[in-house]
Amino acid sequence: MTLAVLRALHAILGDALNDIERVYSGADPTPSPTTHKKTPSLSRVYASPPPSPSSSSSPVSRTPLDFPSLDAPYDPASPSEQLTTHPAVVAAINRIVAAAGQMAATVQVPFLTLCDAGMGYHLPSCLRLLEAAHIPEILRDGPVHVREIAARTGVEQTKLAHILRLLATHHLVREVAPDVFATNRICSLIDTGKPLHALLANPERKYDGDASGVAAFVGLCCDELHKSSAYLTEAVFPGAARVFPRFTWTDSGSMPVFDHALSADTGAPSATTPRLNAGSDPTHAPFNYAFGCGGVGYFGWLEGEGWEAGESRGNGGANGIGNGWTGKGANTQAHSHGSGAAGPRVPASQPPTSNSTPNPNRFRLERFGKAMAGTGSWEAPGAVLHGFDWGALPQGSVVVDVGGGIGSTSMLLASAYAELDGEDGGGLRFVIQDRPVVVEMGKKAWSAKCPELLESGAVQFQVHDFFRPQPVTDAAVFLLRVVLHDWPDAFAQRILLRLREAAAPHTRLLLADFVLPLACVDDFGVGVGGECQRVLDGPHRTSFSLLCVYATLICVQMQVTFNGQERTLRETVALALSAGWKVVRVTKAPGSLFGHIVAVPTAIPQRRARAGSGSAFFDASFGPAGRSDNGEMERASSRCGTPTFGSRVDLPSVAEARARFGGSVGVGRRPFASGSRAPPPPVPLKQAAAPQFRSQAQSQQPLAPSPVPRQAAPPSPMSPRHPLSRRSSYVNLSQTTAKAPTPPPPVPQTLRHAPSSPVLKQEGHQRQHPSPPSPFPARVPLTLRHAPSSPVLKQPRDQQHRQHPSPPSPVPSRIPTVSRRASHAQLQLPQTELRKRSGSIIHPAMARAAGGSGGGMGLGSLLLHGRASGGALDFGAWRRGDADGDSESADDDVLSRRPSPVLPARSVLAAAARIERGIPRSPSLDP
Ligand SMILES: C[S@@+](CC[C@H](N)C(=O)[O-])C[C@H]1O[C@@H](n2cnc3c(N)ncnc32)[C@H](O)[C@@H]1O
Repeated sequence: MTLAVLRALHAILGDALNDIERVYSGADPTPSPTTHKKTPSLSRVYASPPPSPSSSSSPVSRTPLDFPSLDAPYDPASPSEQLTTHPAVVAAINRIVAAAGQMAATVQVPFLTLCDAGMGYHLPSCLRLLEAAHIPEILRDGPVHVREIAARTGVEQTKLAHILRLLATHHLVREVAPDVFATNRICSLIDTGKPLHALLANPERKYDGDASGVAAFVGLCCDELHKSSAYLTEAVFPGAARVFPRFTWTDSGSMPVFDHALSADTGAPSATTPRLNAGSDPTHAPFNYAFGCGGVGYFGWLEGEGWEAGESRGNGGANGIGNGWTGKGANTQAHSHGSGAAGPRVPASQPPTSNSTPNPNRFRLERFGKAMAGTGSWEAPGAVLHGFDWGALPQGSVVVDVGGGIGSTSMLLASAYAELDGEDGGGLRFVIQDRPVVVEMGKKAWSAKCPELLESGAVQFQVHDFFRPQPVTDAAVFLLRVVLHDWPDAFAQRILLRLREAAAPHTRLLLADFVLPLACVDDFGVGVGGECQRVLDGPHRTSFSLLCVYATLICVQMQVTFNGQERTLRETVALALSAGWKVVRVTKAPGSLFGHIVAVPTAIPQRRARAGSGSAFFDASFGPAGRSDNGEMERASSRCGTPTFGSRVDLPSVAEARARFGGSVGVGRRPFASGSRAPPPPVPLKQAAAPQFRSQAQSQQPLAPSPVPRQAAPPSPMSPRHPLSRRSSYVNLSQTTAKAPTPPPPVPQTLRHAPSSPVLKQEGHQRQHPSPPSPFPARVPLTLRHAPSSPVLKQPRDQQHRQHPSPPSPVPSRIPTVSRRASHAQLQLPQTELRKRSGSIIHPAMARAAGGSGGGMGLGSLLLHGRASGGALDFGAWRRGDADGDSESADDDVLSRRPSPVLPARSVLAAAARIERGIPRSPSLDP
């Protein structure tokens, strides 16, 4: 059996290589039998086909290209490198890495696999040195003896040779002769392209410029993120306290203190345990253990919070490089050395006291922003356009980009839908909300790139803390892009509650985030197979595609950095429901785990209503006594304008935004002053100081004409002027129910005040304006839809959509390889494939265990019936299986934070699973 599996894996490798060779030879890239069901057609998934030999009119005459060499530097412009993004090649690479990984794990001596995993920490350590010492730049022009590398870097020669050798054994550099090292395809990706002398003269400016994103990303991952990860167990496993000296926290909540007595005895929490449950507090994450800075969020820390002015002791504790951490170096060092000495208890950390105090973490701060620059590629180009039926929104509808950063996503949307010409007149309007620093940055960026959108009032920025009552009360859409993953459930729920409180009946919530797959196939048939390529199915294992591995890495990264997390769809469904939102639709681009999740208002769970506060659940999660502390909350929620994971840090120009949508959107936008239609009414913003949408009357001067030609291209399918634009670009798997939106149950008035909430106390939330009648059309699509090329959706029905050309691909990311790393491939043959490949007969019992008849399950099958779920919904305690988890009938315990051994209501899981699998939702999911 195992040998049969190995043979099958071997065959997969061969098939995948054949696929790659076909593409590179210029032959028609007909997918192999093992992939043809999983490889979406080129025209549907490939935004901008690379210069494929097969696109030639005479493919046979073309000289075959070779696959990029591991030994040569990375050249993004070479046709050979560009062809690696060909969908057939991507699919083949996925299969090769997954199959090779499982093969290695199968045959390798288990202890050695454990050595690989358990000592793998040396890899980021050595990689960090490589990057920090500018060795990719030193190796740029050819092989260099370690003696010379040592001379240029100051690292002791023998040590350096051994470090580089370790990297060479992992193909990250090459040792081409004894002690002579050279760059390669992987190492060269880290090269910033800057002259070495410039880096040596100004190392703090290393990440300036466009070509340094990968270097910044590597530096970030191998430095503070790597160190934080090492403290995962201390942070999440209470049992660790029984055997290891443990941290506890001072009353001030500012720092961990080594608490020896606790560890030897019961490990029970002492009076000094934090008021927030550690797992729910973004400022008591593994990162805080690693750097000895409890009570300071990662981003606050990056911005210098907690450093004592003028202090520069260079002791840094666990981080080993920090300098001047207020009183914490000793503590952290004590901890990291395991000495058992309790450190001094110091007051809560504060931001740097004066402007003259330089931020000791400034380099890291800037590095973080640069490293995030490439994360826009998490999303397929134009994905947000497909994530919601924007074209169905009436003119003048308001889209609120909550925690919108500098408004990059809004820019994409506004380029398509703001101020559109045509008989409808008017377009969508956008309010981009964020923290003050970010809003300032955003305004500057928009003023430089598209001032007319700001001046016309089509787009406005607003300072708003999303933990406070939402001022826009008639939004058509609340958009949250990569915001919730920054936060533990209690915080995320609070954000959603604020939006729910402000929601009108027609308001829709759009969450743009990773949809984390399970690592198994559960009894609802949902698992990695939903989105990840499963090479082989089996009773116990499924393959993890590289995307899955990447998503799980990011998820744990969110945990270790600030107790955040990515969420499975079911977790998101439950989280949303607990805040009065019901998920009705999910779309994902092919090959992507990044999803757009649409939810509609529903009743807020009763327990919260009885508590009279939108934050009852939130309050309850603050420690055993249910205490909440405003200052603590404030500290925890600090983001200070730092780009956080997944945020876009650059603003595309209108032209770029249009290009991302295939150059077919944004036509016809015109300034109000030049039009005859009525100005848009002001948005009912509660915040008095917030700028209102400008009306024509308010405009003192005619606005500059839009740089976008009014009579540009003919209406495209993407354009709202196009006849098809008002229909969804998604395939509707269910029968579209043309029904008027049912007004959700009203939010109890008590919810708009929060007597028990420290934050709400300061700002009672009452609607200043009655909600206008819902402008939302009766045909609001509330049905489950999937992008036509979604792998979940094998047979799209919307033929019209497929006729339109795909948008061009975005500028290639410099961080493409991140998503390609996978070391945990898990493959198992399906019974049919096993038979085919080995000729063996599978015992019927085994076939039953696989959940099928033993003969009917083909490769790529998404369903494995009858298996126990390994994916319990870990959100509160859904103890009663009401219709679909509807909050009205949900048990009171729904809001409990107690871990529950009871499985969540199957119907809730089933509903989420249905959505995930692209099966029409049940009527019970209707709002
Ligand atoms: C991961 S970024 C996402 C930004 C943007 N949505 C995007 O997709 O690029 C998270 C954003 O949340 C903002 N943020 C953090 N805390 C906030 C708060 N309490 N209120 C409003 N915005 C906040 C940050 O400033 C940051 O811009």
